[in-house]
Amino acid sequence: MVTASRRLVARTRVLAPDDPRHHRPLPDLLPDDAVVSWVRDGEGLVGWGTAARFETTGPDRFAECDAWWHRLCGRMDVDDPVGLPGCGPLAFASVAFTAEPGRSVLVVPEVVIGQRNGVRWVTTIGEGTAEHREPEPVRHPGTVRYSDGQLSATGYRQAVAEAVRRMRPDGIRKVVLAHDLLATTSEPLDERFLLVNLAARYPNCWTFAVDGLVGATPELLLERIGQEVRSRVLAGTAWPRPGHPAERLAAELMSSAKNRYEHAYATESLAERLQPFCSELVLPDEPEVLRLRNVVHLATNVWGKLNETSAGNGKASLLRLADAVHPTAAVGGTPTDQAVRMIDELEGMDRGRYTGPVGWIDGSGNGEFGLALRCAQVEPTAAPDDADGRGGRARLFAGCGIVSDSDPDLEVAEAAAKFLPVREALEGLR
Ligand SMILES: C=C(O[C@@H]1C=C(C(=O)O)C=C[C@H]1O)C(=O)O
Repeated sequence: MVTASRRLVARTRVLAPDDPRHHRPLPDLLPDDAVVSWVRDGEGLVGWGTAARFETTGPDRFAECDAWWHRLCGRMDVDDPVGLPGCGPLAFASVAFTAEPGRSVLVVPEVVIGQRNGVRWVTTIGEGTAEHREPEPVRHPGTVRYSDGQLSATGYRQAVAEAVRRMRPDGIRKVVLAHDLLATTSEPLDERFLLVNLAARYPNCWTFAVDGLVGATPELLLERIGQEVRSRVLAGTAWPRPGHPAERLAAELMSSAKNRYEHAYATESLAERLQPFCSELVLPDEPEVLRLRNVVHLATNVWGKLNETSAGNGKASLLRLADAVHPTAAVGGTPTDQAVRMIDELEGMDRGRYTGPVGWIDGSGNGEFGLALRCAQVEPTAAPDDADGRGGRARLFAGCGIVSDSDPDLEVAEAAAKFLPVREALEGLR
């Protein structure tokens, strides 16, 4: 699906310190109109309105998104005296986990407000008439009820047990299995309610929203700024539970052989696939521990410099790089193809854009893609069983890396800990 055949103008301006939009938190600036977000530690990008959008499915989804974005940028007039990454032409992207099923979406907002290194700017794409919309107050979704999704917790336990049975040292060594949870709300579900609550409780995660997929991910698949690329690979998780108090989790995780090799698969898969594009690629010898409110993870921060062949804009665009590395063993498994087939067979559900790359790209080749984790697909007014027909619906996702010594009961509990960020945001915790 392609829209916007007319020529577009992208205009960026710095917001002056006396502009009322200068100091307010980015998510607070959003009106309720096709919201998009990518915010971490108060900086990033939010946007609204739709200047153009593109949707596709299938094995060539990354390449098709890339080609559409290049064509659109070629038709844009750009007025950008600011010149920071994320200024000028901008698209938010959310790519499906697998070729089929699942839509991949690029959204070019009408208005973007961004902040980087303390500089705040506004970009309008197209007419710019939506720039000064006063945000309507964020609506409370009322009461929340939960029910099984396409794969219940019991079904998930069975899927994990079956995956463990099928693990072989010379075959599948890791597979990431997930399940879903449905939430229905008594009032319409305002995506901004989730964004504001998630950003408050998970400030060091990337709080994202693209076409109704809303979450706060701690995992960065790939960032490209100029010739440099970065990634934050996560795999290996612990969470507070009886006998495992929060203060001991980090040490436990670092000394857990199971979590260390589960992590190594993920790091190796990213590094192997990124290496051909890089003249330098630096990985620390040991992972570190990333502490979040609900869980702790083993984390490896990767840095690389693109080689001459890949560096030019368009040669190895961020979408092309993401195509090359996705799915890493953080969300797929090892070996990749067998693991993806096992996911399809044992989960038996449609992941949609959960565990796919999500983030933004600009017109100069810069961008950031996280992995869409700790998230939900939101339908603001879809609750089928709400008597007044007013309520909303969210489909939450959570999953875990399964290896030969995984315990199905513990994986169910780990997934429950990973549902918490969106559950608590839905329930209004900040
Ligand atoms: C699949 C998810 O998370 C992934 C799986 C992890 C694990 O199994 O330890 C850790 C972080 C993510 O890479 C999820 O949050 O749904």
